[in-house]
Order: sequence, then C-alpha cells, then structure tokens
Amino acid sequence: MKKNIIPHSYQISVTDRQDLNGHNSFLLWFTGLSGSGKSTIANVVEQKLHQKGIKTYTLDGDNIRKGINKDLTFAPEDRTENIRRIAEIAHLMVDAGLVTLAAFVSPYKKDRENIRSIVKDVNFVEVYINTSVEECERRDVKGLYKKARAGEIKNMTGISAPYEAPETPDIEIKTEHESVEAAAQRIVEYITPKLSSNDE
Ligand SMILES: Nc1ncnc2c1ncn2[C@@H]1O[C@H](COP(=O)(O)OS(=O)(=O)O)[C@@H](OP(=O)(O)O)[C@H]1O
Ligand SMILES: Nc1ncnc2c1ncn2[C@@H]1O[C@H](COP(=O)(O)OP(=O)(O)O)[C@@H](O)[C@H]1O
Repeated sequence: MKKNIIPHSYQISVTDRQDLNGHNSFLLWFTGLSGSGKSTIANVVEQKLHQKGIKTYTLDGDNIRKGINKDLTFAPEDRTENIRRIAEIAHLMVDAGLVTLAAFVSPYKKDRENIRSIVKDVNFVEVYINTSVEECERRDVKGLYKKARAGEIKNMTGISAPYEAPETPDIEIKTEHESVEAAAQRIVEYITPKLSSNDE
C-alpha cells in the first residue's frame, strides 16, 4: 500500500452490484496471434451474452491502443505496460458488475499471470485462440504480416517477436478446425455456470 493513500470504504459492494444485475461478473481474456480470431469470436460471444440479458463490455485494441494506451509501442516493456493497464481497467469493470471481455495478443506468459493476480484467479477465464502463424499470415486481415516480411514493421508477434502460448488455458479454440459459431457457443457454455455460481 502506497503511503498516505487511505482507501475509503463504500457501502455498495461488488456483490450488491452483481445481485442487482442478476449475474456474477468476471473477465474473459482472449489471447492469440494477430489475425487468430480473438475479436471475431469475442464479438459473437458478447452478442450471445447480451441476448441472454447479461451486462457486458469488450476491451480491445480499438478502444485501448487508440485511447488510454496510445503512448505505448510494441516493444516488450510497452506490451507489458499495455497489458497491466488493461488488467487494471478490467478489474474496475468486473468490480462494476460487468462480464468483461478482452481481446489482446498478450504474448508474454508473465503478463497474463499478472492479469490473474490483478483481477484475482477466480475472476479470470483465459481463452487461447490457437491459430497457426501460417494461417494468420494467410488471412493477413490487416496486411501486417506482409509489412513485417518486408521489414516495414518490427517486433511483429509470430514473425519477429515471440508468442508464449498458454500451457493450461481454461478454453482452447483451434480456429482451423472449429467455426466461429461453434467456438462462441462452447465458450458461452463454459462460462454459463460461472454466471450464477456463489462459490466466490
Ligand atoms: N508488432 C506488432 N505485433 C503485433 N500486433 C501488432 C503489431 N503492430 C501492430 N499490431 C496491431 O496491434 C494489435 C495488437 O495490439 P495488442 O495491444 O493486442 O498487443 S499486445 O497485447 O500489447 O502485444 C494487433 O491487433 P489484432 O490483429 O486485433 O491482434 C495488430 O493489428
Ligand atoms: N474459426 C474461425 N474463428 C475466428 N476467426 C476466423 C475463423 N475462420 C476464419 N476466421 C477469420 O479470421 C479473421 C480473424 O480476424 P480477427 O478476429 O480480427 O483476429 P484478431 O482479433 O485475433 O486479430 C477474420 O477475418 C475471421 O473471419
């Protein structure tokens, strides 16, 4: 605890907010290479949850790297800071009672472990979107792999920067063998018991 920062105790707790919402809150974290399918699958999962009346919010590159983290690059120490800040934001969102989805490359194992400690283990569901770099490069949704091969982008994950795959993710999706719809449905089925369980 930092000196002279004394927390105020508020009367409304996360449990009160969850009771009002009628469901628990937690963080669904998607990790994988650029173009692996994180945003596509997270988007369908969020739609399915929304249709069930679940309160959600999705954090991704569009609302984070263009906003609060626009000062950060793709150098390793900046990626670490990127993920740390996102984890702190996600922590606030989970505290606010939202099922929070986050889709970031998050290539370093130690950074993903740090998320787990920030939001607490019980609130963290790790989804590994496992797509080979060959397939991501074939899709090349944003033309980044082409630029990386041409040397126009440095530190491109999978090409010139590492991706440390999760060893024991909660859910693993191999997009070369599973459709977007099937993957999203499997994720929703996995988290459904967590929405209403009281074993926090
Ligand atoms: N060098 C390099 N490596 C990887 N990705 C790159 C790079 N430069 C730009 N981009 C684009 O930025 C998106 C990844 O940002 P993240 O914040 O998810 O990255 S990280 O978690 O900090 O590693 C990633 O978005 P997604 O394609 O949605 O994953 C890319 O579009
Ligand atoms: N089974 C699948 N799951 C997810 N995406 C898939 C799948 N098959 C093909 N794709 C395509 O791969 C691309 C993934 O892009 P995107 O979701 O932006 O990836 P990321 O967010 O990981 O960078 C999309 O064009 C999507 O339509």
